[in-house]
Amino acid sequence: MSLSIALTKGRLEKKTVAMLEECGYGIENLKDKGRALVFEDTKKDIRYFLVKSNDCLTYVEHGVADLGVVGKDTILEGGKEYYEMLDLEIGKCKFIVASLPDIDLLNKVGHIKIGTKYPNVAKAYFNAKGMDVEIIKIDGSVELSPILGLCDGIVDIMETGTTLKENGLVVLDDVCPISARVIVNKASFKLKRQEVMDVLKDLERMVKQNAAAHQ
Ligand SMILES: Nc1ncnc2c1ncn2[C@@H]1O[C@H](COP(=O)(O)OP(=O)(O)OP(=O)(O)O)[C@@H](O)[C@H]1O
Ligand SMILES: O=P(O)(O)OC[C@H]1O[C@H](OP(=O)(O)OP(=O)(O)O)[C@H](O)[C@@H]1O
Repeated sequence: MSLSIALTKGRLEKKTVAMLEECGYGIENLKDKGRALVFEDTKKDIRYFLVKSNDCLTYVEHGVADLGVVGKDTILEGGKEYYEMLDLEIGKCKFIVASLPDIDLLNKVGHIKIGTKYPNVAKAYFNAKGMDVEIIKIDGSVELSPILGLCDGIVDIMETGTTLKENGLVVLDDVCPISARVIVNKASFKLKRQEVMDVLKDLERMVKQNAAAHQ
């Protein structure tokens, strides 16, 4: 296979596969996949594999995948040994700071505790504010952590805002927007430049087409 592409499974999967289909790629097997994790394109010389978001960075960094599709949240939290080439403008959400309504978290003097799945992002945010922060790593259902008294607030992803609302938390600040990005292995960008550029151009065309359709 000339190119390998690591796709983040889960929330980004369906939209990414739809974009590849719009590009005219042969991804029928990815649409009807069962429990399989590796797929060959039926039209192009491309192999796809489905991985967890953090592993997408790892496979691309190690050159096992030439390209990867992964959320900006994972990029901001994880390693940097790849090129970030294209915003696919899917999987849109944002990083927010939230807490219970009665806590004036961002004006609190002294030590605060923050629960999050994204310790590096959270630390950078509060350090930039010069606040004395302790980060507590949580693996899921982050909204529970201030309710149960584990921490004073959270840094997490918000999409519709439903999870925060239904758990009585309020947004105190937006940290930054998030969307899915295409990342490229550094060596692949040199050694397989033409093939990599062809995929990037196809996807970029779809991004523009989708943006025009939504205007
Ligand atoms: N509401 C949302 N919550 C979380 N991620 C979202 C949301 N909307 C879009 N995303 C994007 O989808 C990516 C994959 O999220 P997903 O929840 O499928 O996997 P995960 O973060 O590895 O969690 P899990 O352990 O539940 O599988 C995220 O990294 C983010 O870029
Ligand atoms: O604003 P909303 O549309 O409600 O979406 C945001 C929620 O989705 C994510 O959690 P996820 O569903 O991935 O589960 P998790 O708690 O296991 O990470 C995120 O961590 C929020 O909890």
